[in-house]
Amino acid sequence: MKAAMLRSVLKRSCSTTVPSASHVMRRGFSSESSPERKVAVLGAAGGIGQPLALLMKLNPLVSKLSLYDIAGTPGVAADISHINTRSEVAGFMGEDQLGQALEGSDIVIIPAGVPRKPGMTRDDLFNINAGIVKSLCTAISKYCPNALVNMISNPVNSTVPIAAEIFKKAGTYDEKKLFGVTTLDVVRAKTFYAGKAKVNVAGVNVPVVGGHAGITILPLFSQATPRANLADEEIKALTKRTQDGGTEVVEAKAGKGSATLSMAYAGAIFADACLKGLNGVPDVVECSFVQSTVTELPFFASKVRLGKNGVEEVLGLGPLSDYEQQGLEALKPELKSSIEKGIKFANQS
Ligand SMILES: NC(=O)C1=CN([C@@H]2O[C@H](COP(=O)(O)OP(=O)(O)OC[C@H]3O[C@@H](n4cnc5c(N)ncnc54)[C@H](O)[C@@H]3O)[C@@H](O)[C@H]2O)C=CC1
Ligand SMILES: O=C([O-])CC(=O)C(=O)O
Repeated sequence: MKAAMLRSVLKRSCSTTVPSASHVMRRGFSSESSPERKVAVLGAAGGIGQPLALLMKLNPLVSKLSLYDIAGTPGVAADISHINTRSEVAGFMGEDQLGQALEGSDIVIIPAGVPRKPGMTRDDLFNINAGIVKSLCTAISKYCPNALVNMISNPVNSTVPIAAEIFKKAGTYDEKKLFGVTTLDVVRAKTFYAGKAKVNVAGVNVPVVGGHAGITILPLFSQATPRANLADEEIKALTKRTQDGGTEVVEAKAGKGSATLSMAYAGAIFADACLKGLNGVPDVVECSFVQSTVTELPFFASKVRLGKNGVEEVLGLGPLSDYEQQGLEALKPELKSSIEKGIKFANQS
């Protein structure tokens, strides 16, 4: 799988600028035209980590791929390192190798932590994952304080505020460089909308705003393109399915974890957008859960323009339908309390 195939994979879902195949080949495989970029994946031996590491190995914008986990990384790294693409792969295992894994990273992607089982909410993961995220972010502030951080570990509505507080305490916080990865919500909204509207999914765009849990996930189908005349009941059903997408997978996996493959795809799309932004590609826009003034809440997911320093601009919500406006008001109390829970944890422990 070389650049042309990767490009077609990325083009299917990405709302970002997608260069031509020859451009990707030039930018991706020539170290003269494409800058050196180190990407670290923390939790790289896990259900998301492994396919995500594979997809990052296929990304020609990556020159070094650093795979870290508390167990299992030597095997994953050896396996992936045989793939004949640009990046050099190194595996790191255990806390004493975390510094080496992180040093020099441009982007750190974090899918470390426990996943849900049926009957659990994402918030039920807080007790274990908050501590994991805290220790990983403490190391990031020490070893690669300028890296863009792509937070996948749940509950994202709390883990992103935890990361922000840890970075603040270390004096390294830059709000432009911290992202909660909500791309899977966008991927799902696009897929479900295309199915209902009977349009080609490759051309669909749907912004998803708010947060990443239940009703805090707010897809804006009134802004979906191409436009389709869906009935109110159909929009409600699409909204509910997008909000419950994670639970749909958790139940189907029946105790064997949550979304891993679609999440790896979404994580790779988002990291690719960050890399393009760092490399100066113009008009790279993705939805992400970031520090925000779009609402009164300190963190909020909306469209974000990515640039050489991370967030270049947090874009507004645009016109909302009455239904979306109600959804926005309804999500605020839950999102606020999840954000506050994260901030409190980081400052207590
Ligand atoms: N943001 C999103 O849209 C999504 C987030 N998730 C979340 O991603 C997380 C990971 O999910 P899976 O990969 O399915 O779980 P998994 O259990 O398959 O893998 C997690 C990996 O993290 C590793 N790990 C645990 N503690 C660590 C530490 N201190 N440092 C480094 N690695 C550590 C484990 O060894 C394991 O390999 C979960 O919290 C899940 O809820 C899952 C799907 C979508
Ligand atoms: O539902 C979960 O626990 C995992 C997740 O965040 C998702 O699939 O959106």
